[in-house]
Amino acid sequence: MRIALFGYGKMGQMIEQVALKRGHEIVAKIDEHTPNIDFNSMDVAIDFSMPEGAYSNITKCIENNVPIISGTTGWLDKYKDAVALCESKNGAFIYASNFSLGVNIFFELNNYLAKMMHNLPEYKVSLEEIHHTQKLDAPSGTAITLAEGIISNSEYSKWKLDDNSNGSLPITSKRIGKTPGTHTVTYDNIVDSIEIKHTAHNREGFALGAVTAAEWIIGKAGVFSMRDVLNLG
Ligand SMILES: NC(=O)C1=CN([C@@H]2O[C@H](COP(=O)(O)OP(=O)(O)OC[C@H]3O[C@@H](n4cnc5c(N)ncnc54)[C@H](OP(=O)(O)O)[C@@H]3O)[C@@H](O)[C@H]2O)C=CC1
Ligand SMILES: O=C(O)C1=N[C@H](C(=O)O)C[C@H](O)C1
Repeated sequence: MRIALFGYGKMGQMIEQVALKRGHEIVAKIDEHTPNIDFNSMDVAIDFSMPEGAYSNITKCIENNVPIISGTTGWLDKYKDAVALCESKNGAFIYASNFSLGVNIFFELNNYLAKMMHNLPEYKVSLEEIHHTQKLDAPSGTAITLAEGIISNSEYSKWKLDDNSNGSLPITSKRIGKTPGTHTVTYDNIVDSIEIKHTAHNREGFALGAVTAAEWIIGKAGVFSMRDVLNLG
C-alpha cells in the first residue's frame, strides 16, 4: 500500500516504522509547508499533525478521492463538516481519538461500567489523563471520548476541565515528562472506590492501530470508526 503521512513528528515517525515492517511504502511526508501534493501517488493518507492543520489535510484528501485516517486531536469542532464533506463526495474517512487496541477495549469497558453505575449516585465519577509535556491540547481526545461514553450512559450532560462544580463531569489533565498517555476513570464513594486505568507504554499501539485502519479502509466508502475496524460490535 502506498501511504502518505500528513505530519512526520513523533507519531508520523512511529507509523513509518510500523508501516514499513508490514510491507507498505511511504510515498510522501507532508507538513504545513509542503507546496504541491501529488494525490495520485498515494493509496491512503494518515494524518497525525496539529489541531490547526488537521481539518484542511482531511478535506484535501477527501476532495482528491484519497481515503484518510486521522488521529489528530483538538480539531473536533469541525468533525461534522468533515463527515458531511465525506458523505457528499462518497469518500472514506476514519477519525479516532485513540487508535490503540487496548484503549478501544477500554472505551467499551468504560461504557459498560457507566451503565452499571447509572443508578448509584453515591459514587462520584471523575477522569484523569496524563501526557508528555509537548502535548498541545487538553483534555486529551481520549479523555473526551471517555467522558462522552460516561455522559451517554449517565445523568451528566457535560464535562469540564479542572472543575469539580456540581453537574459536570470533572476531567483533570496532567503533563509529566515523556508520558505516552495514561487515562483513569474513578468512581469514588465514602466506603470504597472503583478505578479503571489504561497505560500506554509507548506509541507503537497507536501507530499499529492507525496502519491497521489504513489497510482496512481501502476499497470502502463512508465514515467509519475504530469500532468498525476492530469489529467491536
Ligand atoms: N489518535 C491517536 O491514537 C493518537 C493521536 N495523537 C495526536 O496526534 C497528533 C500528533 O501527535 P505527535 O506526533 O505526538 O505530535 P508532533 O508534534 O510530534 O508531530 C506533529 C507534526 O505535524 C507537523 N505539522 C504541523 N502542522 C501540520 C500540517 N498542517 N500538516 C501536516 N503536518 C503538520 C509538525 O511539523 P512542525 O513541527 O514543523 O510544525 C510535526 O512534525 C496530536 O494531535 C496528538 O494528540 C497522538 C498519539 C496517538
Ligand atoms: O498527544 C498524544 O501523545 C496523544 N494524544 C491522543 C489523545 O489526545 O488522546 C492519544 C494518546 O493518548 C496520545
